[in-house]
Amino acid sequence: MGASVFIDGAAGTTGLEIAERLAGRSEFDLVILTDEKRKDDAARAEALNDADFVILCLPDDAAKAAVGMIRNESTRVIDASSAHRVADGWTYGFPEVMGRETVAAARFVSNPGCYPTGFIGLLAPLVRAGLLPADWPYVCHAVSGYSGGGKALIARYEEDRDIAFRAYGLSLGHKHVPEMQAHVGLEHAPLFAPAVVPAHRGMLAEVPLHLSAMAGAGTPDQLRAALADFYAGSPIVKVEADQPDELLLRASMVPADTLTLRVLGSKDGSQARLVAMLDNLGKGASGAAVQNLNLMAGLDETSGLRL
Ligand SMILES: NC(=O)C1=CN([C@@H]2O[C@H](COP(=O)(O)OP(=O)(O)OC[C@H]3O[C@@H](n4cnc5c(N)ncnc54)[C@H](OP(=O)(O)O)[C@@H]3O)[C@@H](O)[C@H]2O)C=CC1
Ligand SMILES: CC(=O)N[C@@H](CCC(=O)OP(=O)(O)O)C(=O)O
Repeated sequence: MGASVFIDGAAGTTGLEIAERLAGRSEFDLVILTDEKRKDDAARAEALNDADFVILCLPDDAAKAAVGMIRNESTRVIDASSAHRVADGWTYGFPEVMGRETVAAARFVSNPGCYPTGFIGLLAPLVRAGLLPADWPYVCHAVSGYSGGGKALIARYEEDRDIAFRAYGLSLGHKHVPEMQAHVGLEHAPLFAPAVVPAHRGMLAEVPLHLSAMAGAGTPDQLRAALADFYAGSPIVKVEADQPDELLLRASMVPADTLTLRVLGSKDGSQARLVAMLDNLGKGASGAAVQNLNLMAGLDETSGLRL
């Protein structure tokens, strides 16, 4: 018998994709409540306390309540919501950046947000290496497929096919900003400008840089080499050396659990655009949850992933 894994919120967008990735795997016994029981707190509390692993795919408030229902010292938790990403006692579930051993040993793991996966994946190694300053006021532009907003945004986009581009987060208080700042170790909160395009899945997050105005910053080639070195050997995070003049998100994108990073530099090296591409439901959510589960269960981190 494998370790039991209860997905709380298995009928939602992230939960469904996690269940797909775990289906047929003999290392785990998947526990999913029926439609009648999935919001029944007594049934949920029993499942939460019986499981070896729980994956929370719920809105923030429900995720916090679910953690409060765990009355034992043994159930290990992966929370896909943004409720615990900068909370004490929680490990940030970005194994490549926080350390695979750290995630593997943790009891409470908070999955990164989809946009922060791109932003932190690009910036954390470079700030740590001293090639980018921690005290710079960084900006991040990003676009996401509409599945990033869960069932409600999917329904909105499927009903209104006329939305060509949706800029949002315009009041500058997006919930991802605290984790972006904390896990890169930045002095200032980054200015985050997200948008949604009419594609089901896919994400591009970009950090434009005036390198020549940043004291001590590396050249584009140094930044790219440092990222390639940091992620060398990762089966999930790829650093590309090409310099394309355009990058496309395809509406027909198939699910993928990879994260692809690029440093695109101007000819004179004075400017760069750091660009991350991923599947918001892959390395941005469900793929990351399964990667973390694999590590916590002592398995190969890529088992069941779409690479
Ligand atoms: N979509 C994405 O790309 C990403 C999502 N996340 C995070 O993952 C979490 C889930 O998001 P997502 O799957 O997109 O959202 P969805 O809205 O698609 O799914 C959420 C699910 O939780 C269920 N639910 C809500 N409240 C309760 C409750 N009290 N008890 C039991 N079930 C409940 C909902 O039920 P019902 O079906 O009845 O509405 C729904 O099935 C969120 O915190 C989100 O922020 C993180 C990274 C990326
Ligand atoms: C397109 C869209 O709406 N995206 C979501 C973020 C998706 C994600 O990363 O989920 P968390 O809620 O777990 O952080 C948003 O901007 O709120």
